[in-house]
Amino acid sequence: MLRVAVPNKGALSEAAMAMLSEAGYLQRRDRKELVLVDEENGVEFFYLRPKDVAIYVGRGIIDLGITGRDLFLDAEVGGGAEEILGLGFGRSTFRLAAPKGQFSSEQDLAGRRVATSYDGLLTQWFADHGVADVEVVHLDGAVESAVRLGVADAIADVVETGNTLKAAGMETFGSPILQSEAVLISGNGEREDDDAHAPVALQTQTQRLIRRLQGVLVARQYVMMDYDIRREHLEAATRITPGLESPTISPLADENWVAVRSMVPAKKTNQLMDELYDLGARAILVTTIHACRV
Ligand SMILES: Nc1ncnc2c1ncn2[C@@H]1O[C@H](COP(=O)(O)OP(=O)(O)OP(=O)(O)O)[C@@H](O)[C@H]1O
Ligand SMILES: O=P(O)(O)OC[C@H]1O[C@H](OP(=O)(O)OP(=O)(O)O)[C@H](O)[C@@H]1O
Ligand SMILES: [Mg+2]
Repeated sequence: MLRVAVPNKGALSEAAMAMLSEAGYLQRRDRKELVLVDEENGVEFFYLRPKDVAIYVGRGIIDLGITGRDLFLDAEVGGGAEEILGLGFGRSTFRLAAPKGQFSSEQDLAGRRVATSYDGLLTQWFADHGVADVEVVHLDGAVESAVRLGVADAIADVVETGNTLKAAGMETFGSPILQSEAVLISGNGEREDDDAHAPVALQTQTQRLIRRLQGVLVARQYVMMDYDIRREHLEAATRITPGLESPTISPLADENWVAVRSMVPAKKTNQLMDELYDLGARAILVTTIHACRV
């Protein structure tokens, strides 16, 4: 069976389970469950600490995992583990911050102490950016208190709304370190246990899971747009709504008109409807996509 690691708590857990459910997989009902076997789909889900997901996948014990890009890079697992799909939730930026007015560039941190929960990621970033002699102080959480309490001169942490930093009287500075989101990661495809007797079956299950998650992403990001347009404006209209591959064009009883059906980015719905209307399109209808396979 394909083994998949899912965050058991924290910022990514609920959304990861919701996405897998939407993709047709069984998910645990009880927060205490550690493993859930989805017999029908041939997948075994393991609920693990978000930080540990990359370790299991990197060591070839679990085939696929959902974690944060920042957590994955921080774990520095190697072993051929890689990010294979961005999942569009759990977005955040990893940034340097300090009390207002203290620093303006990462170069100001040479010889200073910087507290973070992501020491692997940060140490590598300072090395890549040529900032020398930084002492990276590891803390498990509540990193925003580190400067006030005197254990560090600056911090590097996850910023989403920025409210936590603001409440601590701090501001971000320097270059953003990383744009993060939840990602699907995979190992090198060679699981190291007796159960991995059918690599072909595992590959098929892996491809199926990826396609299903891609389907959820598309269903969330796109809507279906239908409209009627006079033939002479069809070319201009399909430039506005080119669709994923190509729009569907159907004849209407009035042969001067055609019906067009096309997927469009959900965020652009109203802007596109305005443009189509101005071009002469009528009966413009928008429907959500429940599920899809692209
Ligand atoms: N507002 C947020 N706070 C924390 N993490 C977030 C936020 N938004 C997105 N994330 C992402 O969630 C992941 C961190 O998850 P999680 O909350 O489980 O870690 P943690 O804060 O170290 O755990 P915990 O607080 O339970 O000890 C990272 O990938 C991070 O980028
Ligand atoms: O920009 P914001 O929207 O304020 O979110 C970012 C904050 O949320 C997370 O903390 P969390 O609540 O997980 O506590 P922790 O620091 O103890 O992990 C993160 O570590 C930041 O502190
Ligand atoms: Mg946290």
